[in-house]
Amino acid sequence: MDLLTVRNLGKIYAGAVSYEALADIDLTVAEGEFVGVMGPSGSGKTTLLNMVSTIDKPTSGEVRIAGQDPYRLTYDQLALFRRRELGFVFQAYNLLQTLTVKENILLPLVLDGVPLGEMNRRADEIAAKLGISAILGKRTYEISGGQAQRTAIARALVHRPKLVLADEPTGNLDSKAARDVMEILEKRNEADRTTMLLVTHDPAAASYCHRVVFIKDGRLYNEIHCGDSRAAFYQRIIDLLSMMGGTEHEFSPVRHS
Ligand SMILES: Nc1ncnc2c1ncn2[C@@H]1O[C@H](COP(=O)(O)OP(=O)(O)OP(=O)(O)O)[C@@H](O)[C@H]1O
Repeated sequence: MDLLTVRNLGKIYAGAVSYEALADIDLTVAEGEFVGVMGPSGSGKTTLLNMVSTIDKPTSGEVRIAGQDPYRLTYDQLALFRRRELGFVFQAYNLLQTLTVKENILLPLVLDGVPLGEMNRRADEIAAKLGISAILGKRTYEISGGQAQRTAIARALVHRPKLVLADEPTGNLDSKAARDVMEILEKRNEADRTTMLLVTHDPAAASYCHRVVFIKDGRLYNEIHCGDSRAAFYQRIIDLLSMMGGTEHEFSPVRHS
């Protein structure tokens, strides 16, 4: 079953000079699929993610998630839809500094009125899966970047969303922490069949995906599927990126040794 369908999507940013950031984007993501989005800087990756996550409105076209068009929902329905069906992981973590790690993880459940016992059970369970049980009582300024990203992932997954949207989730991390984060996402995708859409510059991170779509100048350029070998997939990703003509720096701010 398809979990996400994007049809004919376009985005024009209005301004003194209007700018067409996306045009004619068609994309279908099956339930349980792990899809990467890559492309040169400024090609429209974050714009696409923002349209899917309902952070910003498309100028044209349609988005459907789990059979629903989020742009046809009322303000209140949309808030509920985002809270229940979507999980967000961003490079900047967006954790609340005044709260502990556990309180940050619990936020989506608090907002949804889940009973206290159930909240604690779910927070403990997801923290154990992500290896952050020992830091649940810490404030977020007392933890490392990798721990902060795990906390953000725990918060994105604790309410068991149908679709997780991640924008450069490894962007601020060293290669070991980046690998850990990708392994965590891969494991959650495999174990819970959570559908994931991941924007990344990093070929090593993208190689964890089942499929990578490439965007250039706001349009879909190509897509490749992971075969049996992740190492071979990684090489094909690099080859495609260099075919697209970006510099190494543009595509790969994170180096993996
Ligand atoms: N709010 C905005 N108003 C006007 N133009 C914008 C706005 N947001 C993005 N753009 C432009 O739209 C294009 C696509 O931006 P977007 O952030 O989606 O690219 P990206 O592929 O995610 O880039 P990067 O890899 O550098 O993060 C860029 O040329 C950008 O300058």
